[in-house]
Amino acid sequence: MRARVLENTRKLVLLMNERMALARQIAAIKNANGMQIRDPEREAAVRRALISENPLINLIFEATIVEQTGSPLMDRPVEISGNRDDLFLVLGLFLCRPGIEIHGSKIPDSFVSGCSISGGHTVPSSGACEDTVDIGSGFPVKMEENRMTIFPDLIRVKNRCNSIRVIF
Ligand SMILES: C=C(O[C@@H]1C=C(C(=O)O)C=C[C@H]1O)C(=O)O
Repeated sequence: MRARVLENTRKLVLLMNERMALARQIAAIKNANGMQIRDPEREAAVRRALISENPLINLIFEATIVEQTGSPLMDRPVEISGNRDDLFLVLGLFLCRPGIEIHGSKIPDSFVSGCSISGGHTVPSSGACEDTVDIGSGFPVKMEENRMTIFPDLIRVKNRCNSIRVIF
């Protein structure tokens, strides 16, 4: 079983490197022709082909696209599909960074995991925070039944604040 999981991991790495190399070649052709690197219609077509219920795959796809423009900043909303636990895991990964404190009550376990993977930590309290993200408000993160949309403003909050209250 371990040999198989290792082999699977090697294939994933090869495929991901191949995908990124292809996308960089396309980006170089676009650059040479004075075209925009990002193409929202094409991205939508790729997302339709992806049809993945695995939010980590969706996240990797979004991350590889952002990587091509050479910008660490998200310039448009990112949509992630998956079940509630997976979405909260990804939200924790996105919203947190080393040293950040997330305050809140009824924090989902999967969010706690995502937050700690990103180097942050959660505080089950209502102490003073620098900003608030209300999950129910629809902005800067919109939670639906099996889908979540993260708007670039969420990343701005994350970069600006060391403590954030999240209303789950
Ligand atoms: C690779 C391309 O460029 C960008 C990257 C994409 C991708 O990684 O799938 C899709 C569309 C573009 O935003 C392309 O236009 O095909």
